[in-house]
Amino acid sequence: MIEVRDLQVRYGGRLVADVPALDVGAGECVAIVGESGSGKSTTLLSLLGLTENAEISGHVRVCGVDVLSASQKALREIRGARAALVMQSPQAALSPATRLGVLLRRALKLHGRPATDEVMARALEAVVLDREILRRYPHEISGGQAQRFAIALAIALGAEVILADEPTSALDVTVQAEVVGVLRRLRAERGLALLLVSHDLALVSTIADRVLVMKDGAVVESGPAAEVLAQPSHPYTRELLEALP
Ligand SMILES: Nc1ncnc2c1ncn2[C@@H]1O[C@H](COP(=O)(O)OP(=O)(O)OP(=O)(O)O)[C@@H](O)[C@H]1O
Repeated sequence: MIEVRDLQVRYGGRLVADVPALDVGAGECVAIVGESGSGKSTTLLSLLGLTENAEISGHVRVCGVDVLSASQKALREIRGARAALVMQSPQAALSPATRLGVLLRRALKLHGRPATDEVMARALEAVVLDREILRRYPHEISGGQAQRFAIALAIALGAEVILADEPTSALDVTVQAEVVGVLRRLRAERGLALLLVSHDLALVSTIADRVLVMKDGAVVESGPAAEVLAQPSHPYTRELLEALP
């Protein structure tokens, strides 16, 4: 679903992300961890061609599309529909004066998907949200509900890949667990590929199969999550683990 080789992203000549290899298959979850400014978000955004003003080189394939050479039209076709981005505070991206039901229907139409009650009901069911939420405005829902709604939107649009940037860091611990539970179930039941950016190693240990540790734009360590987190080989990973509460 995601295949990255020798990806380098520069802003104004400065190398901010250097990722030799990153693969996420159907039903897998890979997490990119590292402190603030290490290049995690830049890596994620570059996979959908969303890094403005950046100089990018390497090979990136997402859902079979060669992202770095694709036309804007081809990118628009995978973005949102086949590969969905879930951000830290999705409420900010939702139009404040539009009820969620209208928003969901519009998104489905925009992507040429059937905007039926059944499609919407199934997507909400998958993220354990009551249908009643469709009557609400974005400011009338909680952070956890907004996050689950963003995931429901991705599912209704038929997403095969979810790219999530700190999807639970704005949420309290119990709500975090709910959102993580939803993501885990979607992986298992629908074979969704999940690329997660997080500074939260406790979260990563509960969901990721593999981990990439980034520092100052470079991947300093990568491997199966259980191994990297149990026996980190790089001092920086050990530091991150020691910083856990
Ligand atoms: N549009 C941009 N123009 C110039 N520099 C940028 C731009 N976006 C990011 N950077 C720089 O790239 C580097 C990596 O930033 P990035 O946001 O990818 O890090 P991060 O690990 O995701 O951090 P955080 O966890 O704080 O989001 C930083 O030094 C940042 O200042």
